[in-house]
Amino acid sequence: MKNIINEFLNLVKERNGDEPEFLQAVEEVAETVLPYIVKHEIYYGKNILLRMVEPERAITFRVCWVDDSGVIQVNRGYRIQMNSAIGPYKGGLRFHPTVNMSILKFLAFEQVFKNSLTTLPMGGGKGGSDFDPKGKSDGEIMRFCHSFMSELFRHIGPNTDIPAGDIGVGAREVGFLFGMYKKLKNEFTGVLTGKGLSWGGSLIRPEATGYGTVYFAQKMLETKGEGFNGKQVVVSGSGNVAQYAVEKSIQLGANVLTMSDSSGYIYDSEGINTEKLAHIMQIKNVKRGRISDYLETYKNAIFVKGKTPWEVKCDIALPCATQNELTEIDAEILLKNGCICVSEGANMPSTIQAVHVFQKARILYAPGKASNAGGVATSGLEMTQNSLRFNWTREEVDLKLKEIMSNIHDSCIKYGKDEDGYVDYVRGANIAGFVKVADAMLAQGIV
Ligand SMILES: NC(=O)C1=CN([C@@H]2O[C@H](COP(=O)(O)OP(=O)(O)OC[C@H]3O[C@@H](n4cnc5c(N)ncnc54)[C@H](O)[C@@H]3O)[C@@H](O)[C@H]2O)C=CC1
Ligand SMILES: O=C(O)CCC(=O)C(=O)O
Repeated sequence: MKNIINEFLNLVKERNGDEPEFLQAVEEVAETVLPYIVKHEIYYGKNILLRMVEPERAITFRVCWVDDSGVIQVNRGYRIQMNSAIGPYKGGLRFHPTVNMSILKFLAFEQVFKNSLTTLPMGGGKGGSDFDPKGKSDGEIMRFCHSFMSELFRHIGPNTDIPAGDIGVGAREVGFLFGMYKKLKNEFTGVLTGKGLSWGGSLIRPEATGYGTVYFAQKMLETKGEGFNGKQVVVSGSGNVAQYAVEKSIQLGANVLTMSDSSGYIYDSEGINTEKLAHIMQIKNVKRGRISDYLETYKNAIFVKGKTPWEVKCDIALPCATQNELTEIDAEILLKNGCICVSEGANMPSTIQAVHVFQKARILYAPGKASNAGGVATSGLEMTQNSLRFNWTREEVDLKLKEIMSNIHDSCIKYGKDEDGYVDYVRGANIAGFVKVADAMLAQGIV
């Protein structure tokens, strides 16, 4: 089996050698899906995974805009339309200076499996730009978003490709993008998700990724007769996903000790409560400041510069910032400190070596494509509401989100349970996600 996996990975490396994040995402899937393909005749010998690692379409384009001092800036825009076997391309847009083909292809590839797991009819895509929103005025953000959409609009549509937010793209950016799309197409459609409530957005979409990550962790903990109440929780990030993962953890009675950004982490030994979280939301969403600003108000807390929070003793870890933020050494420290559950809010936050450490120790570990799927699932619910020209209540959407997370958990168990009862959520998520897409691809022929 090792030979088959290596042969496949070498082939993918030959074609995508300078794309480390993409190769990492493919390796993690190949390790679990290829053994399944080999055992199932309907998939074997059809190069099905090789077809899935090749984007159906990858678009790059120039984005020119004028900054506040009148200087013309040039950025690069992307949209990777990875797989449309089970529905139109769906996935977020990332605005961050590190954005490149490798990062967007890894995200688009993960998105294919994740969207399949939600059980909703959505293919996978991802896009973005190397534009850095940090320190930009609202006017600059608007001009950039308008310029970005002035090209992207011809490649997307409510039945073709439906972008949404990701790092650096929240409600403000989705608003500017939607405004330009509507002007160019003269159509009011659900072409983007994460929209504002008064113009087609869904209740609970802002909360959905963070809440879903916690709902998934709850399902995992239940299998051991455990829950969030009274547990020590360590969270990384302080953006959209982190904020609502913290909110839900607090609601369930946990004690949240940390949050972070790219400059370091804050540790509040007394716990981040609802009032403190509201303050962090103000710092991050309104003032667009640094996480260390927390210490100006909460002087008991400490700020650890340039480090990630995995050294803090906890029961549950929720990585909610970015890819590869949790290394093999971090994983070992978490285990040594007694951590029993890791539920990923971010996409691929654990290195492949860290994942192997968690699997070897047989703790409850959920890969992002399963545990953070609540965000895109609720985007799917937003699309449904747009099509119905109807809005569900907060309670209705939250209930559907919970059901979807529970179904994803069931799918992971179906395909990931070992004979001794241990659930390998990586194997479960990869195979469950693969089967639905592969079946659709086989039914549609070689296209
Ligand atoms: N927004 C969504 O609905 C979904 C987001 N995700 C993933 O969740 C993660 C966070 O995304 P959002 O919260 O939406 O973005 P955001 O832009 O709201 O927040 C990003 C967070 O990551 C931190 N961050 C960025 N680069 C970092 C670095 N190098 N080191 C440490 N922290 C860093 C930022 O300080 C911030 O706290 C990403 O991996 C994203 O792909 C996954 C599923 C859905
Ligand atoms: O809601 C969406 O379509 C995008 C969510 C996303 O980008 C993700 O799941 O990583």
